[in-house]
Amino acid sequence: MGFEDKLSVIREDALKAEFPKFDLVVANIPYGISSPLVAKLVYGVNPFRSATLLLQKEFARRLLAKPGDSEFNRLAVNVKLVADVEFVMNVSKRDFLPAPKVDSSVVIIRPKDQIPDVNLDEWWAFTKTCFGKKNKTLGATFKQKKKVIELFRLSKMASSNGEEMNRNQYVCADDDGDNEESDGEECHSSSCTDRELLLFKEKIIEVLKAASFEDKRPSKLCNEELLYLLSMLNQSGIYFHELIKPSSVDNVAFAAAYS
Ligand SMILES: C[S@@+](CC[C@H](N)C(=O)[O-])C[C@H]1O[C@@H](n2cnc3c(N)ncnc32)[C@H](O)[C@@H]1O
Repeated sequence: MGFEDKLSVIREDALKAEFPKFDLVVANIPYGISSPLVAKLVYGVNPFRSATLLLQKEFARRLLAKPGDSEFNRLAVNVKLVADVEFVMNVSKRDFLPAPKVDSSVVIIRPKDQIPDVNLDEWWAFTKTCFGKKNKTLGATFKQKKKVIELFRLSKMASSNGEEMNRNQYVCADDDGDNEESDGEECHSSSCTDRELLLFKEKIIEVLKAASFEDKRPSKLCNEELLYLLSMLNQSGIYFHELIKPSSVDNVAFAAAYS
């Protein structure tokens, strides 16, 4: 009694609701929205202190995973960029009545005081490329014909400050070999030649080699190494996102990508 003015209940979808200012989160969340909800919290506008969450055990292990662990993935990398995650305890399914099918863990997520000075759109697009096949070497990932063409287009757009270009200008040739040059690439566009693509691919490989990343696998790299590689690529004019805007933590694109 007497606490009515101190409590307001918001009955909305947690992924869609605009959160009011908050300091602490303590929640037994629906496990099905763990990824987008964690992303919404850590990349949201609220500078909160901590979030104590009950999560499905496997999801908690992925959040807590370190480079080299089999569970290490893009989610862990992106969350670690902006927050620290601490394991608190496991909770057995037998501790619930009725017992659910899965075990759980409690973790505490604390936003970092300082986050690296990196463009977040660029970072998310970069980690998406690297962790698309997290156990492939970076050399193999970045030499893929479609990836080279995609990065060539994005880099051109980024360096011309987001100047609109027709996405269909760069078309990857069929793999029938008939129309391919020695590099196996063809670009059906008046503004993109095979030679340009070849030079661009060589530039990517040069950066990977110079920084000794060609034979490395993303699943074994820490955030500092990934940030270093991204800055080296960017310095060479290789970009992963078409519009290079100033960094901003007020960004729901990441949450959307995980929903
Ligand atoms: C794991 S239960 C926890 C219930 C209660 N907080 C507890 O600890 O016993 C998760 C609750 O979140 C609700 N829920 C599911 N999806 C949601 C969403 N998108 N936004 C907000 N709540 C949601 C479910 O209806 C369910 O009541």
